[in-house]
Amino acid sequence: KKSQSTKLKLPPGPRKLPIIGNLHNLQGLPHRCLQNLSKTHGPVMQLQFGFIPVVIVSSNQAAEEVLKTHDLDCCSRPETVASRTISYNFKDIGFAPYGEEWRAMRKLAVIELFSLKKVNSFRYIREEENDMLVKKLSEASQKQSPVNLKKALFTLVASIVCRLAFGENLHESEFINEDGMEDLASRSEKIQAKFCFSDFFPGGWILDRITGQSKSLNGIFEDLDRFFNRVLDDHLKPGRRVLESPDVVDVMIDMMNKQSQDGSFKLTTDHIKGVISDIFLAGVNTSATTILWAMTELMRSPRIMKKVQDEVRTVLGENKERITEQDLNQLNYFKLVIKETFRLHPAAPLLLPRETMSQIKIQDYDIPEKTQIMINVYAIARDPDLWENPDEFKPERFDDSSVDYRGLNFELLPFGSGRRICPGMTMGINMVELGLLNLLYFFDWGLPEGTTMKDIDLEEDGAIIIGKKVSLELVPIRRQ
Ligand code: HEM
Repeated sequence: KKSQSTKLKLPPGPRKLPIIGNLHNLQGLPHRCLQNLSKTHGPVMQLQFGFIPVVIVSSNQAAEEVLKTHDLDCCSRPETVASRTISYNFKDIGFAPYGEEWRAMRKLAVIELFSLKKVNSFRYIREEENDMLVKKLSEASQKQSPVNLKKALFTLVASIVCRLAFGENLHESEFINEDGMEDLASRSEKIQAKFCFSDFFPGGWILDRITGQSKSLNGIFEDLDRFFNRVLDDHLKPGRRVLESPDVVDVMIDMMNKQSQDGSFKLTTDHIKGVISDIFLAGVNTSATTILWAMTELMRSPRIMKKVQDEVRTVLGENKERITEQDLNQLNYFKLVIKETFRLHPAAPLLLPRETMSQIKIQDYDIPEKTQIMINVYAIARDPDLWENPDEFKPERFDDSSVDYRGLNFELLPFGSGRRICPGMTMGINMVELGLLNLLYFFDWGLPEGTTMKDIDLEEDGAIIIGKKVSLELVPIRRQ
């Protein structure tokens, strides 16, 4: 291997240790630690995690080369024990390697499951769930009691996603409630974060057995699988009444029943569970976390909070009883606040890892086949060469700027770009916009007694999806 790689011009990187490679360099949250390393080794840097070569990209130009010029060569996903488990052996969209099955599933998602038409047809669910949150916050306002905003926003998004994807109303469901949902989401997160020796070292499965890693991974997965089975059984019950707008599981079951026998791709119940699992992992925490970060930054900056609330209340008028998604069309500064939140706090700061399917060149370096590529969109969005005072929350930086976050501008990529771009982007943006608008229109926000603005920190936590470590406790004050 070594003699082959000496002929190639490989990217620079920190010194590797025998066997573990650069695993010892990963201390703290990976996106931050890789951002620091790239300051020394450059925007295209190679590390070795155990025996696995990984290239980290931290500039917009290099990201464009990966995600645009070489999109097809780089759009597979590396296989890990955890991703194989949680995706039902890669029967999903997010972790499946590139191939016919992934293409069929992705097409299904984009055209049927998360299409604009589908997202629009479920507008009433988003509006109803937001109304419910406003009601709860109004009650807290009357009592002047603080609210755990992390929990409240998680419940909001989880309720929307559950109704839309599984037809399950969290407030009335017989088999899952809000706490159960939170528990399941944290379990899925835990599976993703599982370190398995076999991902990095040949024969590592022996260590996984000895250390109990395999057992604990399977234990968490069994709980998730039990829930997914209940969702499926519920949908397969004879005589089930499908509502006017069938949910994601209804659509997939219908397709499974109608598919012809001769096609090469067969939709199975494992595919349905794989997609449910994706929705769990990718759909809930991402949107809830983004709204929480927006509120955190606004609380830390009273000038911006006032400016955005003035806009929202002037444009929408004083006496609205209910916010609808049409109200979003008229707001300008509000949208800049969201854009700035996506810049400073991308929910998946390293996107999902990709894997090269052939040898390519990035910034004149040779990247061999089967190399993992991680795009550090967090580092790019804070690159001082691209952004003035990059760590400052300043929505005005986007005044008169055409830079957007939908995958065409490589300096701002919270949803990724190219063939693997987030297929739930429209749904995610809608949930974030409507959620934040309700919080800003109906309420002023105060701090609990004994705390000051300085107590609001920006500490992060998580595995692939990075959120705010400590919740935000605020007192809602309902506007009369
Ligand atoms: C604010 C909300 C959201 C953010 C910031 C977000 C972000 C992302 C990112 C960064 C990726 C990886 C893209 C890449 O590898 O290049 C991704 C993939 C994905 N997201 Fe989202 N997402 C959000 C909401 C959603 C929602 C609501 C759903 C579905 C209900 C969803 C479903 C998916 C799926 C299935 C993938 C895998 C795509 C593939 O590998 O082909 N996401 N998302």
